[in-house]
Amino acid sequence: MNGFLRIDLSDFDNRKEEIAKDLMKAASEHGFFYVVNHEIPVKDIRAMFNTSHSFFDLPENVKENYPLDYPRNAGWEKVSQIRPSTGVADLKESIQLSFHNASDLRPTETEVPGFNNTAENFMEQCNNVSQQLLICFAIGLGFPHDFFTRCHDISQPDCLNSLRCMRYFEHKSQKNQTKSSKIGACRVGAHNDINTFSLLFQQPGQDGLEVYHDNNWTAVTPEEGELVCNVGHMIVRWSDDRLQSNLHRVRNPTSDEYQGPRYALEYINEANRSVIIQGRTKYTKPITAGEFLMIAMEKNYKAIKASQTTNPSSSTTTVTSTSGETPMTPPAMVSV
Ligand SMILES: O=C(O)CCC(=O)C(=O)O
Ligand SMILES: [Fe+2]
Repeated sequence: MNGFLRIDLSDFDNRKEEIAKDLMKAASEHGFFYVVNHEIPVKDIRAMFNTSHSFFDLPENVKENYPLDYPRNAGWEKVSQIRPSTGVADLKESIQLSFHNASDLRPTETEVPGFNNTAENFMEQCNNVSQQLLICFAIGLGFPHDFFTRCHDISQPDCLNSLRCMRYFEHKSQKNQTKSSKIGACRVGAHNDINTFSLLFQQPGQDGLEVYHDNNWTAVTPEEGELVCNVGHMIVRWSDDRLQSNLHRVRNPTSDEYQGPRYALEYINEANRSVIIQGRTKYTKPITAGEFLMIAMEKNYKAIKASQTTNPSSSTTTVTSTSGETPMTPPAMVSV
């Protein structure tokens, strides 16, 4: 047991104010917390993991038909998400699913039967949980109750919310490691997220997610059916720094741990592109979510350039957003 709080969503309609209080404490002290008694059944979480396994098991030349399309925030990538903290790519492949205009960037019914139905059902359920958290964030921060839910509206064409399914490579296998994924690198290098918040799902026995807290890397290991939520920079700005976005990473397994592939699911809440993200005391300059992401990308670009100067063996030269911004130079991605 670590210090991360458990946010209990049971009896939501009658307990919003109490949940909002707990949420504010969790999000301002740690920026990471567990969510329990949410309404996503374990069987649906397992079904989403299983269908993502089937997608990743497709031959590479099939997955290549769905290349990550940055402006549409959707598609498949492999070893191309670069973290400025390390200057190297995550040791993983991922497929990102968005709500609008990207059905051509998902496997067909023949390739992975049931994939689209399962994913759509799961994304809707993740969105419902997210909306409850957004209502409580609005209550806790003193905004109108529907303020954040209107800013993260999946019915709008400029919605940036998405589901990212990830498969980290088997640890012993070196064959997937390219020049930009140095052996020994973390599965995911230390970073903060730039979005509003994410819901993270892990499979039992596939640990590795760690948060930097009290000068230590602390494991975040939920029980089956629980999920992990982490706060990102967008809501930190809205909160004028009352909330905290914490540094986290996914470490490689140690020699006595399971060495096989690790799967994870991440439902990313990101404000609709045209929404203004503005605090009330400190960050009063109005900027849109689209501009906010562009600024984050530019910072990352500088961080990567700086890391290349000190680490000439790094082959990372390109930066785009994880959130659908037009890439400066495709094809690699960067997250803070
Ligand atoms: O795989 C995980 O558990 C976390 C991944 C993550 O932090 C990210 O993609 O931003
Ligand atoms: Fe992250």
